[in-house]
Order: sequence, then C-alpha cells, then structure tokens
Amino acid sequence: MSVPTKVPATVITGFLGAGKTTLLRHVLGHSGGKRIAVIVNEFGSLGIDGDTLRSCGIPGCRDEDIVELANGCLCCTVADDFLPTMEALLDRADPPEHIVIETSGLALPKPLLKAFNWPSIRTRVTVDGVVAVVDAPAVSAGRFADDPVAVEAQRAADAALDHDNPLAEVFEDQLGAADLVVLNKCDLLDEGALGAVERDVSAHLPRAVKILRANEGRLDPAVLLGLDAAAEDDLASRPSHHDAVDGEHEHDDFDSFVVEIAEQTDAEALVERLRAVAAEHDVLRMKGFAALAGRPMRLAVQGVGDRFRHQFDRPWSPSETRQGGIVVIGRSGLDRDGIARAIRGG
Ligand SMILES: Nc1nc2c(ncn2[C@@H]2O[C@H](COP(=O)(O)OP(=O)(O)OP(=O)(O)O)[C@@H](O)[C@H]2O)c(=O)[nH]1
Repeated sequence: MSVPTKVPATVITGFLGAGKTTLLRHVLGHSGGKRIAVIVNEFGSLGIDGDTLRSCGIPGCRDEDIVELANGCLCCTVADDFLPTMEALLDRADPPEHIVIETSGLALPKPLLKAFNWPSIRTRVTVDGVVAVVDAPAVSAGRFADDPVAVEAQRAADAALDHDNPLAEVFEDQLGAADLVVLNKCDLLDEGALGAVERDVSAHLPRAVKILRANEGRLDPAVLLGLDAAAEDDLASRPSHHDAVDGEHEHDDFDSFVVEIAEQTDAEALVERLRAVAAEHDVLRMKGFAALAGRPMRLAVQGVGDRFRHQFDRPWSPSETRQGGIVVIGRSGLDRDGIARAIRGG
C-alpha cells in the first residue's frame, strides 16, 4: 500500500508591515494554476489582509480558498481556530495542493509549528518551510535593536533578560524559525545599507539560512514553495525566547485598536493626519479604509511607521455602510483617545 503524501504548508512570518501579504499576492498571481489555499491571520477585526488578497483579481483564485482567522494571534489560538480550519481544508472534496499560512506580524512561529504535530493533522500535512519576510529599512533604522545600556541596567534585576525592546524578541523568534529569509523593500535602501542589514540579519540566524533580496515580494514562487524542510520534525534547531516556558507568552507589550472614521472629503488630508499621528505616537502599523464623499470606490490606506500608501481598492457594495476604519498597532500604552481624535481631525 502506498503511503499517502502529505500536503505541503508554507508559513509566512515577519514583523508588522514587512510585506507578507504583498509577497503572498505575488505568489498567488504566479503559481501556474496550482491549487493554493491561504490562511491569513491578522491583528484587528477589519479583515484588511483577506480583502487585499480577495481583491487580487487573479483568475482561479477563489474566495473560499482564502480563510481569515482574525480572532487574535494564531500562535495563541492554535487549538480553537487553526486546527479546525486545517482539518476543514484537508477534508475538502478537492483539497489544496499547497497551503500558505500568513501569520500576524506579532505572532511567534514556533507554537504554530508545534501544532503540525497534533494527531489530527500530523499524518496529512507537513511544513514545507517557514519564510521570514524582513522589512529591510526597518532593520536599517534600528527598529529591532536593543539599547545596550538599558539591557545591562535591567539585567541587574533579571539575569535571564535578553532584550529591552519587545520588537527585538519577536524579530529573533521569527528569524529563529526561518528556512528562508526574504529581505523586502530593498528599493528603499542603497547597496551599503543593504549589506549592513544582511550582516545584521545573518547575526540573528541560528543556522545557515539563505537570504534573498526582494522588492514587493517579487520572487519566483518555485523558490518560496518547495523548500521541503519538514520543519515540524526539526523544532529543536529553531530557538524561541519562550522555549523555557513551553511556548507560553503574552502580547501585552503591544496594543491594537480600531478607529472608526466618517466619510472624508480629502484623501491626502486624511493620509497626512495618519502620517503625523504615526510619527508623534510612534505607531508601528496602521491599515484600513475610508469612504470619500462623491466617490463610489473605497480608499485603502496602509502605513508602516510613518511611511504610507493609499489607493482605491474596490467599489463600496450597496449593502455596506460607508463607514471607514483604521487599525492602529503600537507598543502598549498608546494614547487611544488622543490618536482617535487626531485621526478624525477633531
Ligand atoms: N517601498 C516598498 N513598499 C512595500 C514593499 N513591499 C510591501 N510594501 C508596502 O508595505 C506596506 C505593508 O505591506 P503588507 O504586505 O501589507 O505587509 P504585511 O507584512 O502583510 O503587514 P501585516 O500583515 O500588517 O503585518 C504596504 O503599503 C505595501 O505596499 C517593497 O518592497 N517596497
């Protein structure tokens, strides 16, 4: 009797706004007709990533192939959300040939990798590889760096302390799990800065892992899918800061909320307000959409730090209220009321 082959699954990790959804869109658009199912997990209940992927307009990319898990961070909701979703995909009459899982930017990959050893899916699916998408300009700007003086001072109280910057921990955990690193947004750095980022990233990698440079995640899907790593059998070589506490961790270093916004009159003015808020409050990520007076199309807005992009993504459907919303994610302690007021321009 032949051994049934397992469905390969690729985990895409990477910090908030690194370019995971952008890379995934590229993969779906260049997959050569392969039946790919996507599980996308994000912070915030607006479902922006799912929308972005569904509106890709790629022939053969069906709505039911994109499953959103918006209920908190995947790494913390494995049993409740992830496993039933995987089982449902695998039980389909036409199961996917490949499954791609985009984790939220704050998720730690290791608890998710462990879930692939659960009896209900272990014999049916394997982790083909973990792809870590890295925001090259954010690394270059020191987003994930510690303040060595602060670490030393805090270590005096807690000998086990590794970092004073919670972003550094998430970044290291994500790189620690990687089978391939994609250095994204290379268009925003010169050669010298890119070389420095490569050295910095290499220094954080626990094993020899290939680093590829990319713009807008434009890499051949054959390179990204097909790593054949069986990562679930190789957990020991993927260190996590939370190994000691059996994967337990909290996300209380970070804060996320949604600001609802009424119809706007001027797209540029809205984006300018968002940019000012991001800079003033050190917001890590903003994304959402807005209604513009007299315009049938919805304005989609994406911000990473204080770098913003916006475009009209799709028409408002007649059944929708023309009400916008912006997800705001930052380190904990954000001034929610002040940020909401500033975004609304009140
Ligand atoms: N300049 C530049 N911008 C990019 C590149 N790749 C992605 N972006 C932009 O960066 C922003 C974030 O990209 P996403 O693909 O949504 O990032 P993400 O990692 O999925 O974000 P989260 O799911 O919120 O963590 C968007 O505005 C993208 O258009 C790139 O290579 N260069």
